[in-house]
Amino acid sequence: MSIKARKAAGGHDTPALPLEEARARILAAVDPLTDIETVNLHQALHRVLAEPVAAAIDVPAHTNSAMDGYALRGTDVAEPGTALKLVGESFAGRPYQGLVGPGECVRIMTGAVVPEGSDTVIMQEQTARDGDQVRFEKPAKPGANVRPAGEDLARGDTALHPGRWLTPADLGVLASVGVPEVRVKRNPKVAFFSTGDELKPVGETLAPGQIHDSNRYTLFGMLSELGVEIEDLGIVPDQREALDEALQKASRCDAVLSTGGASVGDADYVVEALEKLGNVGFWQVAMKPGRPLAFGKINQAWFFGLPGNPVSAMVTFLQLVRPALVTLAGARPMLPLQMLLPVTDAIRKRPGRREFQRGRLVAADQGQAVSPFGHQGSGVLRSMSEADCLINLGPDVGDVAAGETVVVEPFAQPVWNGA
Ligand SMILES: Nc1nc2c(c(=O)[nH]1)N[C@H]1C(S)=C(S)[C@@H](COP(=O)(O)OP(=O)(O)OC[C@H]3O[C@@H](n4cnc5c(N)ncnc54)[C@H](O)[C@@H]3O)O[C@H]1N2
Ligand code: MOO
Repeated sequence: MSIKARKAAGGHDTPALPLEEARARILAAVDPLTDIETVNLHQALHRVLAEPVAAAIDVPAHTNSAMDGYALRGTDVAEPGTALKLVGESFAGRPYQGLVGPGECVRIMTGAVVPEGSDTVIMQEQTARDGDQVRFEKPAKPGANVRPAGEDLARGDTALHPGRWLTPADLGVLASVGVPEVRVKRNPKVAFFSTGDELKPVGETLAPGQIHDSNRYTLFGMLSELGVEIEDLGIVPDQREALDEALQKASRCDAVLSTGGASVGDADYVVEALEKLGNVGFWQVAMKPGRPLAFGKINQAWFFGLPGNPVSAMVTFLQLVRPALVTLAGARPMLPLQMLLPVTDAIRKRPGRREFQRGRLVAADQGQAVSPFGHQGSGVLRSMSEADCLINLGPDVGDVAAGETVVVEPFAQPVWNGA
């Protein structure tokens, strides 16, 4: 049945897809980009590594001290109160050049090379110094406080495997093995625009009936956090020609996101335009917020027609668009990480479809609980801004009493799955 006919039937002629099926269909359709490029470490953040990186050196490069103290032969301090002769010092970056002989010790700082002859470091707090004599309060534990060369990465180890979505720690690992540039997958280019005659850009005065376009800012933020290249195409009026033109232009990118115009209203043209210019994968998902979501392809671009309601646009992005973009970028997406927590207040819900309520993690008697935000309307963006998690209430769930356990998905969670 055509989209027009489905809309005429109220958009309820075919059942909306369960969320898991919608996600599975999207992930099965989207192929990772194949082009590879070389970038420096600053540019590599949140890009997907294309080739393995081997450690060409040991990290750390030398056996070094974990403490400020004294380096010595562990067997020399078998008894408490033993004193040794101080023969020199080893600073980080300025090693002691000589050999530590029997009965001798060297003053050493954290990170400094453990001098030849010594095998143990005793921390400063357990010593007393008198001129060139250092007395040790306790017997040494041979090998204590010494970090062996290569304990982090040994020369020849694979430091990072391909398919990683590079994190700040990964940039540090690359720097630690002395790699200034890496081969990464081409970054997906994602275009987005808002539709709606009521929308005014921020900075302009509102006439009666108008509202500011907030969706382009939430999308900008969520896309930026993902590290993809973004193209903001602004506001497109509710006219078929303007929408067709915007979609054609946007479809040069790897993915296109629109918000608004995805429902069954008389000015909702997005799904019809998708059907005309490309292919509709599916339209309508059995979730609230987010039911009107449309997915498909226009030319080379994956298209996501997100609902206009500000909360709906964000929730559909997190549940369906983000995993798709991570896949497109070449990494394995992390499916929403879930935890089970009691709710502080009762939740009203009709069984039958999945509902995402906004919540806040709070301290409770035994650990944590989740507190649902008071007003759960799809237009109440403050519910997202004040929340730090979604409460995922499955289709079988009905009313929930205070104290009962619910599934919680924190906003802060890994976007890619390294397992
Ligand atoms: N008869 C029906 N009406 C509606 C249904 C339905 O099934 N039958 N679904 C409702 C649901 S659920 C949603 S969600 C909305 C989504 O509709 P659209 O995607 O067509 O979105 P619009 O109608 O264009 O806008 C909805 C709402 O959001 C505001 N909006 C739109 N864009 C922005 C923006 N960029 N920044 C801020 N706010 C925006 C817009 O003014 C509307 O208030 O449809 C329901 N209706
Ligand atoms: O799905 Mo609408 O997104 O419930 O508000």
